[in-house]
Amino acid sequence: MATTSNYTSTSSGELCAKKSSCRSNWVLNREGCCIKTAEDKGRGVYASRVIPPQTVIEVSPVLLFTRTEYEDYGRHTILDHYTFKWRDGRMALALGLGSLFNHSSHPNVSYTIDPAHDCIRYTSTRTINPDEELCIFYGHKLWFDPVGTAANLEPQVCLDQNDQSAFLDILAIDSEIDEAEQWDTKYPNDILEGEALPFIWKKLQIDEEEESMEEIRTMQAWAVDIPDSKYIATMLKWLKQSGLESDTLSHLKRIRKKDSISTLLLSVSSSVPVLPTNVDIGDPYRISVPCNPALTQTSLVLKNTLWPTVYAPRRKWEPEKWSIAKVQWARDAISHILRKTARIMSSDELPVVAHVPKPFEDEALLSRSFTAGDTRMSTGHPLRHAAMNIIRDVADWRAKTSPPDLLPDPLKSAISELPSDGSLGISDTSCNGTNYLLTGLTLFITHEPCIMCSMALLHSRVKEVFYIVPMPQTGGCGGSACLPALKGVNHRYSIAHWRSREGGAALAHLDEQIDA
Ligand SMILES: C[S@@+](CC[C@H](N)C(=O)[O-])C[C@H]1O[C@@H](n2cnc3c(N)ncnc32)[C@H](O)[C@@H]1O
Repeated sequence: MATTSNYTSTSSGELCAKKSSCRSNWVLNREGCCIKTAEDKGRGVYASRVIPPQTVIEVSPVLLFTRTEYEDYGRHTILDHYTFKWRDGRMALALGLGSLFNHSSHPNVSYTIDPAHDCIRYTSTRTINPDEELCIFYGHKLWFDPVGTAANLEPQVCLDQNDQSAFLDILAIDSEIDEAEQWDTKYPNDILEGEALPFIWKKLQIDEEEESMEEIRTMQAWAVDIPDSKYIATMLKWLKQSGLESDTLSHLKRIRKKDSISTLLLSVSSSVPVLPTNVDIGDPYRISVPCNPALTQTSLVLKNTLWPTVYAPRRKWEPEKWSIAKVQWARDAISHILRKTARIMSSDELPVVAHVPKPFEDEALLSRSFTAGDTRMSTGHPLRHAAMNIIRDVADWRAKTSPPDLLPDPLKSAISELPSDGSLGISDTSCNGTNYLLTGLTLFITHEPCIMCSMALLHSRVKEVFYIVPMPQTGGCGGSACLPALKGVNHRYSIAHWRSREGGAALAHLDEQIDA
């Protein structure tokens, strides 16, 4: 077998032997593609002549396997390297050149599924030069070590909104998301972590490490000494029945033993707890106890000097594990805001789009999704940022439509005051407390929200915020400030930066000085 630089000919490309490029009479399709082999990634599809952007390079029919057929006969064979999930859950094997496109994180080919004709259409996303390899994007969870993402495959990004090539990049992003979906959904419950995730969690620099005595936040609680340990069990039983127990003290141990005296932590009530009369114990007194569990060993030691505290290194606001299916849910949302942004590019509005999808885990929290754009220009109102608009839209709808038992606790009582006709004729007073809450929901937004929006999101109790374009000068999620990491705030949300290819940033280009 002859070798030309890294490439040798293959069985199908046998005719290419001793040649470094494909000659027109050996090409395998009408766009002049041929197959070559690279030592480190096997066969691949290569151009033999210039291919202009947006050219349909190949239409491959697919062979479809039912799920059971695939599980029984396909999954543990070589087929697993070539198949992907079809829209209806069957597994698909592309025929023709379709199965031979290698992977690149900077693909020059996108593909779309055509379920009506059981085929896949492959399209160039930019100009492809002779001898260049044609690559698609397999997704973020690869089963091999990728090689050969050539520098010359970098997408050509244009920040000029009028230039169509910027739009082409966006199409590439869109299909990146669709393609990744196809490959990544084979095993939807697999957990993705670190580099495999298409986004990066922002680490909140939180003051609550509380690693010096001065930093430890304390509150006043009632306690009582129990000199004789035989009364401990009786008192614990009494406490359970007394109604004094509350979540506020759940991070603290109930009993402290110091020298020979046991002390029972009673409550944080403002009035003195009334103790049973049949036990021989002292009077309740107030002491300072830590407000929060210990997040580190250092803070545990310090907090234990005040009161025995629970060690809970995982913070409440730290992100959960993300399965492939959940990542796909997020990709859909990102894809959605990019599409919307492309649509508003021709209008006068700023290209900022926010989206709150139905929650991945618990659709009962919100049974439909919402999308809002920035309307500062059209309304002439300086506060109509996309994030502010969406908070208003979601919360209004939620307050109006959700049965109280599906609402998060803070909403339940307020909602009961709403008019029963379901109209939006909610009075200002009844709105207060109901129509700003996004409790448990995720916001996807093209740009890092500004300081005002980041604070509004904090008030809204949003669960997490994903943005594509960082705003270093005006952003409130780590750009110029990080609102959820501020000292003393009563809610924190997780923040993630979506690792989009450059096209997303180009599409949503905004002057750095502008508040998004
Ligand atoms: C759909 S096939 C592509 C055609 C394949 N190269 C062949 O020779 O049949 C997928 C397989 O190609 C290889 N592959 C694809 N892209 C690659 C890359 N960027 N680096 C290394 N191997 C790659 C991997 O072995 C993967 O399992």
